[in-house]
Amino acid sequence: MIVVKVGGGKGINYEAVTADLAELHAAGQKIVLVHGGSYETNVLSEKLGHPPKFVTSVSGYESRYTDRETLEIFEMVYCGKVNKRIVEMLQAKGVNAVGLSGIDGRLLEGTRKDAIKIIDSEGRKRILRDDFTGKVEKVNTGLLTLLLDNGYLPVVTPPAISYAGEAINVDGDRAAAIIASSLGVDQLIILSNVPGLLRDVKDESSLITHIEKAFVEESMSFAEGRFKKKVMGASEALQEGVKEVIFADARVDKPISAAIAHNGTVIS
Ligand SMILES: Nc1ncnc2c1ncn2[C@@H]1O[C@H](COP(=O)(O)OP(=O)(O)OP(=O)(O)O)[C@@H](O)[C@H]1O
Repeated sequence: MIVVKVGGGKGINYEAVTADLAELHAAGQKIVLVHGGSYETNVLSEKLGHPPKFVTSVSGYESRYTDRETLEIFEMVYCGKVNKRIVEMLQAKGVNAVGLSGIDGRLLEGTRKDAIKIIDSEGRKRILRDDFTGKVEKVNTGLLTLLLDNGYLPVVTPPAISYAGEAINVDGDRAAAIIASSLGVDQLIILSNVPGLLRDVKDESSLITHIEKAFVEESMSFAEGRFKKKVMGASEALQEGVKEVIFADARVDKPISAAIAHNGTVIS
């Protein structure tokens, strides 16, 4: 069994991702797909007159500021447009895919942060209280195995659900990490619109091909912006027993098979 996260950045080749998934599924591989939708959410937010805002926490992590209106736009894109497009593409290739958000069946459960401390554009510390964000702490693995054991391919997307029953925006990479460790899989594959972790984000030939598990935290220094969450997710997955995390390119042909064959950044 493998867990694959496909990003929602610009340039992702969903046709190639779903074709590869269909082949692996037909060969008997059990797969959980987790996806993002950040780029399309930015586009729709602009169209609806509620432009996206990103905040940087005091510890240096960037995230989408998610007030109630943003959460609704986020759901339109993640649970609507992107999730259904992926499910449709898989169905067209003969895979019985089931789209689920973290709210459905309390698939991804966690705590909503009651306040987040951010640094504003003038460098001042501020506290945000109307943010619907949090972190996944529990996975309903029973629901996933029910589907997997019956031949379905779960296509999972944020938001998650808080213990109080509110939808919360959570990071997709870290959600994929906890899904992978909760299911006890050996490999977590994180695909995005870059070949893997780059030494220099502007130079695609500066790919780091292997990182020792013990040095994953150090490799954080190369990651900028939201890629930091991928490294954090990788670190969490490895700590919780996943043997290998691979950051790889979702713009190429057979992106998952290429990642399984170690094209990308392998952390082990
Ligand atoms: N050192 C780095 N190596 C590679 N990419 C990096 C690095 N630092 C920052 N990035 C950026 O991270 C981006 C990928 O992360 P991003 O969160 O946008 O993708 P995603 O996972 O596809 O999105 P989503 O949140 O929708 O799942 C790349 O497009 C790149 O610009």
